Amino acid sequence: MAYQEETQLEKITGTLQNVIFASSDSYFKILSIQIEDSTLENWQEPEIIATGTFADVQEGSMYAFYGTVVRHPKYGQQLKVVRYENELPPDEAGLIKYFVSGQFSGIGQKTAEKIVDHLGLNAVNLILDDVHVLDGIIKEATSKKLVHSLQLNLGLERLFQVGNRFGIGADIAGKLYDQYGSEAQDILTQDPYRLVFEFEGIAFKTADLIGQKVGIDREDDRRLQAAVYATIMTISFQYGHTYLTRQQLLQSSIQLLHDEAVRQDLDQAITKLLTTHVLVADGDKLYAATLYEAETQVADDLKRLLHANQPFDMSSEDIDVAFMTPGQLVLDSTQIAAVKAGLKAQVFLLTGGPGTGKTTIVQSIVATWKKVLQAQAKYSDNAQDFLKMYSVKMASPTGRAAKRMTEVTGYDATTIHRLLGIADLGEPEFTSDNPISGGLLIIDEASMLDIELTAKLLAAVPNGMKLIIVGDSDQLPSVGPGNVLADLVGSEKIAHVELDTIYRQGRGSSITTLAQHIKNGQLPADFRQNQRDRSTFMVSHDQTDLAIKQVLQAAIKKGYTQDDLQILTPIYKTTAGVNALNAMAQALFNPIKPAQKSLQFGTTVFRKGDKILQLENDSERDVYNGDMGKIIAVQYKNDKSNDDHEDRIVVDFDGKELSYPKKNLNQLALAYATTVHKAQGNEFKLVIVALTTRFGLMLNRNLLYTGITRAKEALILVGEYEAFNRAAQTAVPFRATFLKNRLADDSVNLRKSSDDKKVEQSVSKRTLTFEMTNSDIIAPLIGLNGITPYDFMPN
Ligand SMILES: Nc1ncnc2c1ncn2[C@@H]1O[C@H](COP(=O)(O)OP(=O)(O)OP(=O)(O)O)[C@@H](O)[C@H]1O
Repeated sequence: MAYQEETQLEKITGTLQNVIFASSDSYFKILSIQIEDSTLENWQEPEIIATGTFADVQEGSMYAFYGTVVRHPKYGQQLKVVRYENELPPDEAGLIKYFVSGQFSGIGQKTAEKIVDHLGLNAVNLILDDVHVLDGIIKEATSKKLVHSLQLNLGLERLFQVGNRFGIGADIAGKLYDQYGSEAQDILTQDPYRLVFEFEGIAFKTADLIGQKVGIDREDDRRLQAAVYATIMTISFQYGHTYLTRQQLLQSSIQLLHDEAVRQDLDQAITKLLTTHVLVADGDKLYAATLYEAETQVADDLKRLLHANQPFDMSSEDIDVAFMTPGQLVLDSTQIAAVKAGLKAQVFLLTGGPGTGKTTIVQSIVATWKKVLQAQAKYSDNAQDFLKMYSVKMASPTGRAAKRMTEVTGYDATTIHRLLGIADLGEPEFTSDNPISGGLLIIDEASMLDIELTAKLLAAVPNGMKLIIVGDSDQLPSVGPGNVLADLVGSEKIAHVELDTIYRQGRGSSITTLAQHIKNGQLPADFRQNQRDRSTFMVSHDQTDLAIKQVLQAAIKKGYTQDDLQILTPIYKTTAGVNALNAMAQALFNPIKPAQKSLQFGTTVFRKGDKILQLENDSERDVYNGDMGKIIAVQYKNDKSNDDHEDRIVVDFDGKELSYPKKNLNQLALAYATTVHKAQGNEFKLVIVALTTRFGLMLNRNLLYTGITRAKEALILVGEYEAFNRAAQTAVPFRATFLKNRLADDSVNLRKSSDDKKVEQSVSKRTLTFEMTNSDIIAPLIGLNGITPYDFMPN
């Protein structure tokens, strides 16, 4: 299947004299070329300027450039390059010279001669096709380096050329090359639909355009299967469903192709995907295999943990004796029941709104657990080992939530990614075969758990390890597919206590009352009346940004910092969206100073002092989607202090300094304003929530509830009353998931764990004596005093 050759392109062969400009966030370059030979007719000059997308081209090397001559208004005529090739030397002497030119480290005259002797004039292509042609000719380490450099110089070049023809940008071509190496070009031109299944970054529409260009049939099975797969993945991730019915999948796939005529063929494509286990059918439910595995695995693992032998059979009496209460608090009967149930059950769910005492109960459970352990340890041969074996682990889906957990409880908490040792895109280090260790695992912010992360988490929990899942089921469900927390609660198979009495007093208490109303689907009658810790500014959509500006100006005057304050809004676009509000808040919190360094990415300009949001998980550097930091330096590539030699910014994430070269700035955004989704797991002293009816389908109860409960001390609501009211009355969209039913099904698929021996080793039950004091429990940190929204309202 050949793709169309471009016709009528000029060809210029010449030596690259000099790279005049190289973009740091793309492969765009401007080159000056000394012409050796060309198809140009009226060109008298010895040189020409060439612009386009180039890999790591070498000054002094020969290339053939194909393109069209265009007139630049300022610089005159230049070649706009469509593709280019590294012009390899035509004889052996030239080829040897090429190898020793300094582009390939470790290759001297002798090695170069050996290579050319053995492989001849076609050496470069042979090496690129199969690294092993160099086996026995040169040292393995040298050959590795050589292949790497050749691939960088030539392989990527070839892919750029091909990608160019299909509208594939250099970044995606680079990623394709990283994933498929020298095969990338063949895959792109012969089987582009394969990329829909395997490669992140090429959507079905792009693959389909390539498919059409290379002449793949409309009814081709590969095309139809890719369409079905793209449909189920897109819908699952957009709406949070874990499955679709066959009819829904078929209908949506037809819509994607805009082609009713292929209905029959699409139906067959579904059947084939089922046969090859890309899709899985469970009754009339069709799943992407990964989601099916995740959902069934979560159910199986929960049943396994529920049925596993308990290391301690703590009696009610033991618990009563050991019971620890944080500080001087008197727990209510539901709270006491929660502590007891949490200690008795193998898996326990603790839910409740803000200020109902979830953290208090976790503290009480952990302290009591530790007290029991300490007493038991005395009877063990090795008390240290014993305590370690039953240690407490705490984790949360986001870095900020983990940090807050540590601050509030005094115990070390981490992200779930870190707990499981998940490196980017990689498999977890801790799995069913290599489970995590410890006696008690507490997971906070469980509303954010999607089905895939939950599956990975539960797989790594060994039999006998106690699991406590804490969350607020009225918050937004996870970004990824699944409705885990709600399904666990709904299954009624797991011990569960819902805390419903609000204890938070003073600042933030009217916010928790408001949250309670919203949870019940109503705004309170006093919604528009300003409270000590809450105010409303009801304005039209078009006035929303100005109203927020006034609030910000007053807040800054009152001494609020950008860390204290967070603007939340549902979407990115419109004048009341994240992008516009960020630009406005940046100008207020961090106004531009004369001659200040800055780096621009897209429409965002980053400056020292800016509040920053991390948009991707980067486990290697321990920074996660949703983490917030501050830019502490903007450095240009020639700055002395910049050892990256690329323009970069340095961000401080709570004491951890990370560098971002310009090409990685897509991982960051300004964070003065964020979506409510991105703020999940975070809390701020003062939160401004903007809602207007323009946000249409985004308006729902869980979104509003999640937004306002991010506020610890004060809340300002800006926008249209109708939007707030509609949000309060609108239930969160339905998610099609089957976890609840799987849990309700009593058939058990138990996995034996090597950790069962832990149970055998557990000490026998005896009456305990305790030596821990209440000072082992760290009181929750209470927020700062002396601030109300009135303080910064315009007079
Ligand atoms: N039984 C109680 N009597 C008095 N105060 C209580 C009681 N239970 C909890 N509190 C207090 O109420 C406040 C909120 O409790 P806690 O932080 O445990 O709630 P939470 O559910 O974790 O809240 P959030 O989800 O907002 O963090 C704390 O100051 C806590 O000390």
